[in-house]
Amino acid sequence: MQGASLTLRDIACRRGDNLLFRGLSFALVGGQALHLTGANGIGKSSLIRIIAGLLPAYRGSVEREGAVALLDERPALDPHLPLGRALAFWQRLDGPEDNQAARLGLSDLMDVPVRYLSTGQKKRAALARLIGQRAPLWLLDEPLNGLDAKGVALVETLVAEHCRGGGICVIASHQPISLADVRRLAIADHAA
Ligand SMILES: Nc1ncnc2c1ncn2[C@@H]1O[C@H](COP(=O)(O)OP(=O)(O)OP(=O)(O)O)[C@@H](O)[C@H]1O
Repeated sequence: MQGASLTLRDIACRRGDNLLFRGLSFALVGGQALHLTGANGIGKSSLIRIIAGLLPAYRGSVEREGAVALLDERPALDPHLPLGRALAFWQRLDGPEDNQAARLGLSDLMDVPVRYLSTGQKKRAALARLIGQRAPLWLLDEPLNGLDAKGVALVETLVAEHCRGGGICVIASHQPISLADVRRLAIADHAA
């Protein structure tokens, strides 16, 4: 994960007719995590999508070094396949990296169709895919939604481990997340 970096300069975001925020800049290098905070509708998901390259910024630039893995509310897992086969599809593309399914509490769910998984189980499955990608830059949009207390603690541990390994993590969440040395950015401070 050497050389991972993420730099945003003077980003403005417009959705429809509304300018949501402007003048937003930050720089992260390997080992750092940033928590994007703010109320519903402030623009956290929009910023994550701008960083991922899925939404053009209205103004400003995003520079990324290193591959990106995005976790949001849409797990990219075929709802009709049993979980094991849905994850195997990605392992064929991402490589046979250990996706830590057992640690994520997924071992007994491998024969269950993805569409039957509970909200928290789907989130855990999406985390397995994220880990399997081995991308240095993690973009996590509301990663704690639907998780129980153990699941929340596990995400905190996974993020800490990812950063210790030289990765970068940007977390959009209106929930508190307990991480040592996490930087915080309140999008409201940049509201247009
Ligand atoms: N395609 C779109 N066209 C117009 N407006 C949009 C579009 N997508 C999102 N918005 C608006 O942009 C604003 C920011 O949405 P966004 O999802 O980024 O907020 P958020 O901070 O992630 O909210 P939440 O905490 O509820 O997930 C909202 O007012 C939303 O209605």
